Amino acid sequence: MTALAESPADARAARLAAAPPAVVIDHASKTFRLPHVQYSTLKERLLHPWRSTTYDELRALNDVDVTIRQGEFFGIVGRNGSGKSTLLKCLAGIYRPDAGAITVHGRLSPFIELGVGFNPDLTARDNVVINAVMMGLTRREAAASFDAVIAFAELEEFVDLKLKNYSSGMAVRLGFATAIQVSADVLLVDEVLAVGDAAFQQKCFEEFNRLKAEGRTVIFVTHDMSAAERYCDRAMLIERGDVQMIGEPHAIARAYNELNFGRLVHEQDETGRYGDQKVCEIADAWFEKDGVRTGEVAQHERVTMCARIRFHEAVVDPVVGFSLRNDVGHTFFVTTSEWAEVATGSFAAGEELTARVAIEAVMSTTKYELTPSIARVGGVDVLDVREDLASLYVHGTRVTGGLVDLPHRFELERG
Ligand SMILES: Nc1ncnc2c1ncn2[C@@H]1O[C@H](COP(=O)(O)OP(=O)(O)OP(=O)(O)O)[C@@H](O)[C@H]1O
Repeated sequence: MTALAESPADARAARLAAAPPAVVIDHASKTFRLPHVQYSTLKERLLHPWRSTTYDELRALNDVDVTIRQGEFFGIVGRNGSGKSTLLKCLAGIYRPDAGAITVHGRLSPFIELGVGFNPDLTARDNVVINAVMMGLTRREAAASFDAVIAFAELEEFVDLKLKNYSSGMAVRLGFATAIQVSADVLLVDEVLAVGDAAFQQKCFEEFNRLKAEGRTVIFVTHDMSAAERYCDRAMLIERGDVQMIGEPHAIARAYNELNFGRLVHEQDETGRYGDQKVCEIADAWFEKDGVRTGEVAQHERVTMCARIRFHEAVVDPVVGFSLRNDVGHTFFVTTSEWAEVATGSFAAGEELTARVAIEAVMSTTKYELTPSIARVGGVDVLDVREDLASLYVHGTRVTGGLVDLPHRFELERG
């Protein structure tokens, strides 16, 4: 009997499942109290000592319960205000949960938000050294790692500039570079990809690969679903402080996109269907990535539009078409087998045909709908059209405001 070979991903999953816990979040909740009356000065408070302050309670985290294993790359995703940063701050010990408990095993290095741990009135040099010492490095170790931090952040020219004069992108680079140089067991990373240019993002990706290879535990907050899918072993989706789902990153990315954009691959919607489907019908349409059905793709990845057609009568060389439209209803790409000069062939009743068109996802980051169609040669006798039968969410880290992100080259010539 031959043993079934285990894939590297399965082997990693099995290793992680057996690893000891790195972080245990045990039914943690956090509520903020928001006062109705705000005293802006002490005088005001003294003048109105009898005025009682009432509070609204905001449940930022509600009974979060998860164990993250040593060596796990764990993603936290959720919409704005869902509680991600509050959870990271609880993990870092900046906030104390008001119910439940959080246990972190080993040394923790937080890269949480601009300014945490940094003093704006000190130079980058002083901030990096002080931060490293606070993280447990000796002064000598801190000084020794300083050059590496500055080189990673590419801020060699700005080491003696006070932090308050840094741009937000520069400060993020410095913060991230400082956080990763401490050989921490658990690294907390909040939205490093949202700020910073493409070159810095690439560097972060390389760093994530290194951290993964070294078996570090990383807890990673992001809005970038392609990064979550690429790096995370598991992810958690939170919405208004509640954990909606913990699981495999593709499923989490899909659930996140559904939260943002509504159902991605929706139920068959009979409105927007044309043709009488007597000769043939479009049975299904979907998107594929690497031969697997998908509802999302990263910008510039290859994705394939697919449709399956079922024939009820004989027909010769029917024309298959696909059109893609964006979230505001602009059709921006249409193709047919006729334009592509592809003869589809002869079909008898009972046969099926699957048509595929591969494209590069150069579109801007939003949701797209696919309308497949089938017609007789010449395209006038429409046999079946099903509008918006499949959906695709294109995600990326760059929002340009353009409809497409065409590959291009910048050239400058002075004078
Ligand atoms: N210090 C605070 N005092 C009062 N309310 C707060 C405080 N910090 C966060 N909140 C509230 O708690 C909720 C969760 O905020 P949090 O910053 O954790 O969300 P987030 O998921 O990180 O959002 P984003 O994606 O916008 O960064 C929000 O409604 C926010 O207004």
